[in-house]
Amino acid sequence: MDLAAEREFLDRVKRARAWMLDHARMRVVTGDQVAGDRYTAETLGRMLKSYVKELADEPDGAVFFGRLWFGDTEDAGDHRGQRYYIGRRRITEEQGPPLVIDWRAPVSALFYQASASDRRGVAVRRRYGWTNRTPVHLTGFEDERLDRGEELGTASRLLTEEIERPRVGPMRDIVATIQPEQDDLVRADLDQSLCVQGGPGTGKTAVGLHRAAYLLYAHRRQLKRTGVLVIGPNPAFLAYISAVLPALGEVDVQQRTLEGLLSEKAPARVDDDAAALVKHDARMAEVVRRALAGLISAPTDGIVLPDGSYRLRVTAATLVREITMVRREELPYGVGRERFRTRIVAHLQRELEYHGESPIRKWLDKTGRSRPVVAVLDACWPKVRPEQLLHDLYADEKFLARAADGILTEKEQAALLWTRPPRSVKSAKWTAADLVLLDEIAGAVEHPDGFGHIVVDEAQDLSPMQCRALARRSRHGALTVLGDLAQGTSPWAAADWRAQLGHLGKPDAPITALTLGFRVPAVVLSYANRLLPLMRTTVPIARSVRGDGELDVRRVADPVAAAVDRVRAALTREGSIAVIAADARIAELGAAVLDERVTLLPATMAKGLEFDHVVVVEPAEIVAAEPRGAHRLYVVLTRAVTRLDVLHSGAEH
Ligand SMILES: Nc1ncnc2c1ncn2[C@@H]1O[C@H](COP(=O)(O)OP(=O)(O)OP(=O)(O)O)[C@@H](O)[C@H]1O
Repeated sequence: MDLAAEREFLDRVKRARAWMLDHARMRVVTGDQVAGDRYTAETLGRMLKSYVKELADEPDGAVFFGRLWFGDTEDAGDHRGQRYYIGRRRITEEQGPPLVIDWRAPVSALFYQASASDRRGVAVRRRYGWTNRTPVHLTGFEDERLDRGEELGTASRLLTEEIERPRVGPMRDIVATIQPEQDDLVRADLDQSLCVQGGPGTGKTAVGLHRAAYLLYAHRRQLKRTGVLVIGPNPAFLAYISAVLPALGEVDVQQRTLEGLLSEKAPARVDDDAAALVKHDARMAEVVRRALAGLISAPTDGIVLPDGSYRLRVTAATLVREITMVRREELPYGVGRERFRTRIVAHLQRELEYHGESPIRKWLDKTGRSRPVVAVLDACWPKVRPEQLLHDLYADEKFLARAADGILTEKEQAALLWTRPPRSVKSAKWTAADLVLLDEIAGAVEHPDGFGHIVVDEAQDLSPMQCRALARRSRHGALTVLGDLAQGTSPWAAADWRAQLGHLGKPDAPITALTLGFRVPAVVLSYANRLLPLMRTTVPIARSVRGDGELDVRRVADPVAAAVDRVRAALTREGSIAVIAADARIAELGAAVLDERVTLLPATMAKGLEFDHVVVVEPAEIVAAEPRGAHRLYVVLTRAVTRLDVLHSGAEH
């Protein structure tokens, strides 16, 4: 089939797509009138409207990117002799089989997975090339005759063009060129937690996002109910990746930073290093547990409840026995309190029955809320407000010691204590670590709502306590954990994945390494990889599929003037540009790089981002700025898609 015939088919697909859009729009109009009650009509209307919006928003053109020919052979199974087009979305005409199949459909897996040595019935795989700018045009195709042993792998011209394309605007999807080892991860089962250790630019983020889209396709009903969450390291990163899932037709995924997930409020204060280290330590979970357990106490008196002409009683000894039994169940604190209440009421009920009465439901509710019962509950198993408890731990040395002795050293406890306690709980200023601890307390009181699936990016940087916040939310769902130990920059960065997975509540999740780099050109990656021996972590070393790219390392007298110069040169070429320097140097560079195509980026904000041309100013300052400075520099150097300039005034580089 030649290009002219392909273009003819393309016109037919476009017509079908236009029909689908018209049809969906019509259903929006009639749906409002047809549906039974108002609620159904509104829900249906909303669903249809968002479907129409998705369809209408899609780039008008690249409606398919691949094609499969199945041979007339047995291993083709049900697909024997069939041909399929594969695209971002299924496209159908009014009748008949679909013209284009969704990339997530089972048969589409073969587009990514079939190889000359393991054809699985596929005779020919075709990839299509499209122009970059909208409206897009079909420019050509590339065939692999797997049945004749032809296989391009990463040598594919279209794959190369795709990964070498300048980065303008937000991150794009990679559906057309997902690699087999990436596809294995994308299509893993819903209940399968995964951990992906991948060097810079190996596609971890891309894999995580495509996995979310795949799971929503394969388990839509279940995940619509339970929800899918993507956690990223900072708002700039989230903004960069935010368009990928909508482009794949998935608009219902929450994409958040962990901080944003845990609290609507931003931290109001910054911890000193010593306090932050203790607060993020896994032992704090035990301190919280002990603090809560310490609130539970034995009653001194029993209960006497006047009820009509009776006085119903529960003795103090019975209450003590009940508390002991409930504690043994190890329920969340708040659930335990309710269980204790139910048990007290059950005793009172028995008392009443002893008098020949049979209480009704309303009596049980009323008794549970009666003053004598609530008084015992409040005294022996008091309600907890996380802010109050944390306030008390930081403000009251003795209370903290009761919870933390034997767990935290005296010095560590001292680091937690407030030097100037706030006047009230309300006026307390919480730090980022406090927000995590408040969540730990809230989670120990009552389990939070979870998600059906959580994708966690840059997971190497999470503290044990942050991990626990995600573990709590994935008790009934799986996790996709993505990261690179070499890019760990937080003071509590993980040194090994198995321990990190333990904190995340998925200790047995398999760990897979991705080592093929798609972002950073080989010259740049091997330059950055020279930092690896300076790090305490060992990771599989990534190599780049990209033979292009430029690296320019220069000693200069005035790095700021040199940066201006390099930016001016960069502006003559296509693509995004970033100037990255130690945070303290950013202000000085501010005036130097005023152009909308240029992003001036503090080193601490670079994680997860990518730019065609990166100018790094004074790398030694980036290393010196923080304890894990070498890791930070590794992140910074590996943001470059095509060109990297390194400007330094020091001696050796
Ligand atoms: N199979 C692929 N085909 C085309 N492009 C790809 C492929 N895999 C990854 N890429 C591209 O490579 C770049 C790096 O991918 P991504 O950001 O997902 O990597 P990462 O492993 O998360 O990197 P880092 O750890 O450095 O942040 C992105 O631009 C992505 O679109």
